[in-house]
Amino acid sequence: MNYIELQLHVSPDYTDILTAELAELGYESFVETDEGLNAYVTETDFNEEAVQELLDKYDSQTAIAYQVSSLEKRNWNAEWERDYEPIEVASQVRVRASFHKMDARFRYDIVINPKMSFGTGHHETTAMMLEQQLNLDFVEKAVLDVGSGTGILAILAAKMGAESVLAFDIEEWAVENAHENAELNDCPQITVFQGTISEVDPANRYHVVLANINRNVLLAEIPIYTSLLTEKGYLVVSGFYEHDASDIQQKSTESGLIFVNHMTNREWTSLMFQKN
Ligand SMILES: C[S@@+](CC[C@H](N)C(=O)[O-])C[C@H]1O[C@@H](n2cnc3c(N)ncnc32)[C@H](O)[C@@H]1O
Repeated sequence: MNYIELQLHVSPDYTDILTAELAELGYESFVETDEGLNAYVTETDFNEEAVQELLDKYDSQTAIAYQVSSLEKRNWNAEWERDYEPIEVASQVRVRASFHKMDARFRYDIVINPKMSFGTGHHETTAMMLEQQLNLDFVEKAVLDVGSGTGILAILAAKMGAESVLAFDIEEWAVENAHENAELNDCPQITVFQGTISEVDPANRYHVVLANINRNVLLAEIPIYTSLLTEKGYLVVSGFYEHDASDIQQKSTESGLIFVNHMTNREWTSLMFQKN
């Protein structure tokens, strides 16, 4: 499948908000550049009018110029090798690519070759999810990873002792990448499929559900995640802004969950709940 590269020339103050807005329009990966932001979307999901509308929204606040180019299939590994630095979470987790050397000071070494999937730990939401996971007990637990991207959250759960992790994503390339990453990290307990929550057997029960997606999907699906949790099971969510946290919290409480923890990083938020 061919991709479109959208190059935005914009102040660094606006790259986060534009990343979130473009993710809502189906853009799959983002690279911050000296000029601003490059965003990538499949040709089928590209809609120049939607881009124009989005940029018009910010026009009165900042100057934004853009350029669109069509990319033939390219070597995403080479792209990432140029841009990808390892990241560290709470002095316990280090996420690196296979071309970085391992650092034995970290308890959990995660190797992610991201290609086109979201989830290298570089995004605040992923880093917060990983940090929330460090506060949970995964030993012999069953885990569900909704919107698994690279599979990074599933991999940490597996490395922390989970017995089984079911991960899924709507995007084929994400599923392929999560498969590869699960193998690369020697995590045979991870199963990945392409699809949505509706394909998860409602009779299944999970001790932990991880969902780093977005506000709208979470609001629609939190009742389903809750029904899939074991008694005292945990739901950890992210992918939304601080100003949406109250809506997410209200939906979770209505579904029978108890609030446990709140984390914020820049304007992004992650919440943890426990089933009653
Ligand atoms: C913000 S990324 C998170 C990826 C990874 N879990 C992480 O924490 O870095 C959200 C992922 O959810 C997927 N996604 C979006 N809507 C979805 C849905 N309704 N069901 C399953 N996956 C979805 C996207 O394709 C994307 O890979």
